[in-house]
Amino acid sequence: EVFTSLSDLQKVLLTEKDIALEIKSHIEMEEERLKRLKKVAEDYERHSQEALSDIEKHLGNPVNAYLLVKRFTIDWERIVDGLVKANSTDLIARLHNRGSEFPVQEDFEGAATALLRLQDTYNLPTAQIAKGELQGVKNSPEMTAEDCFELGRTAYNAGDYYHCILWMEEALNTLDTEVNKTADRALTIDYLAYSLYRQGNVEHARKLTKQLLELDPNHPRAVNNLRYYEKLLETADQEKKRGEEEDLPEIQNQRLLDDYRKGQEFKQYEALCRGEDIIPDPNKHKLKCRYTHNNRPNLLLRPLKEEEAFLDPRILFYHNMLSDFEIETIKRLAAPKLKRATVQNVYTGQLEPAFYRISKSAWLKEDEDAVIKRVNQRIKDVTQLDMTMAEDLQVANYGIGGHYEPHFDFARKDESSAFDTRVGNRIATLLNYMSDVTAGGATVFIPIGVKVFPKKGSAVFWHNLYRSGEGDFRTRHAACPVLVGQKWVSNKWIHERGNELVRTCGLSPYE
Ligand SMILES: O=C(O)CCC(=O)C(=O)O
Ligand SMILES: [Fe+2]
Repeated sequence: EVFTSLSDLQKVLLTEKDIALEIKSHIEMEEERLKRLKKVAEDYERHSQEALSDIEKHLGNPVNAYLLVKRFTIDWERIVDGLVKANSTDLIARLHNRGSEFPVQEDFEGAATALLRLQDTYNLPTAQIAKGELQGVKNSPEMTAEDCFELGRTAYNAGDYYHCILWMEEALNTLDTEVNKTADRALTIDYLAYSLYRQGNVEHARKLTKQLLELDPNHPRAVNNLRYYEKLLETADQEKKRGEEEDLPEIQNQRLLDDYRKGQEFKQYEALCRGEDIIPDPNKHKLKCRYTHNNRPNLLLRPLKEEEAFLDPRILFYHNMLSDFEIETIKRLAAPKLKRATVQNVYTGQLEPAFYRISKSAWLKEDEDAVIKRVNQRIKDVTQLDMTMAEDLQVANYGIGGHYEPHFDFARKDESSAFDTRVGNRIATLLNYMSDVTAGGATVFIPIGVKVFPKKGSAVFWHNLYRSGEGDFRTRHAACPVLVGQKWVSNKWIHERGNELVRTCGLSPYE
């Protein structure tokens, strides 16, 4: 699939350009053909006019008779085969050959779901998205009624009547303004009416179904549905009293959420992504910035700009971690290897793709390029941890609405995916931001209400475990959906083994 990373979607843009060229060259050929066909028609016309002006004289000439017959036999085949039949088989074949580069239905659904996710996370009004305005900036063309309709239909097919209502209403509004209508009003109303019913708005469903029957009196489903809605309304006593002409109650339309998403953590996650302050930091005034070289030779001439983002647990932000050249090299090495990111199933230990983690990632080994070696060394100097058991550098590129919902980087003890004792658990994480993100895409730590906004070349660092090796649940974090722009990160997961003497135990398990 391509929708999970913008890096792969970029290739689709190149395909699009090639296809435009193919189609244009085809049109040129076709125009040439039509020109010749027009000549044939004119020729026939001129000939018949001449002949009809004096039929007998004309046909009395055997050459004319011969030519007339030829026109309908030998010439005819040439005309029909060569000129009348549009020759699109070539084009069709060529376009089919490129089919492997095309996004597929799954990509469309992924992109549609991502757009709906962005709408929810960032509280975006439907009309604003349809106008191509995300966060007050107009960055895409306006959506047509059909674009809205297809988005609504994707939601409908997923049983998501909440978004279906929003987008079918938008499709109808847009249809009103369109000179060349791009969607079918009756079909749009059909979807909207049913979704309204599913969300508990029977009266609205009835009203719309009546409108649908006006447009299409023989609509089979509408006839049955209307009967069904009327019956429902008849049995509900209070509804009976309400005249149909009266104002209808306000439309009820609640987002359909599973139990986790109904809960507090998910609400806090979304609020943090929007940049809201959910928990005031009592130590904010104590946070410091400093230059540091950790007594490492490599850092002496290039001290780090270290900024405290949170004190306990300690979260550090480094302003100058990677150079543009290092970032470009890492991206170039990773691009051909990007694969849909997987997560470990806690029950089976299997790696599998998951809707709550949408990005593509790749692993880069140290010996692949001098830059990787250099970056790994810098991470070692910055974190002052032993890297013998650290994982390879992981590079991730987030696609449309790409995100990673709240999770821990460390393994819980009861997980079958827990790390081998030879490497130990993930003691710390260093996350490099390798692009600026125009809007969205923050890294947020939910229990402590910390939000870190990506800045190209910067990095964030934290310990996932207490000194005792116990998991620090306050480090639960997430990557917010990317609203506008690209998000590239690379991260290093550092493990316990080798760090026993570097980060020694404290007196209590929770320090
Ligand atoms: O991309 C981010 O901001 C965070 C990524 C992350 O948490 C992870 O990959 O484990
Ligand atoms: Fe993480």
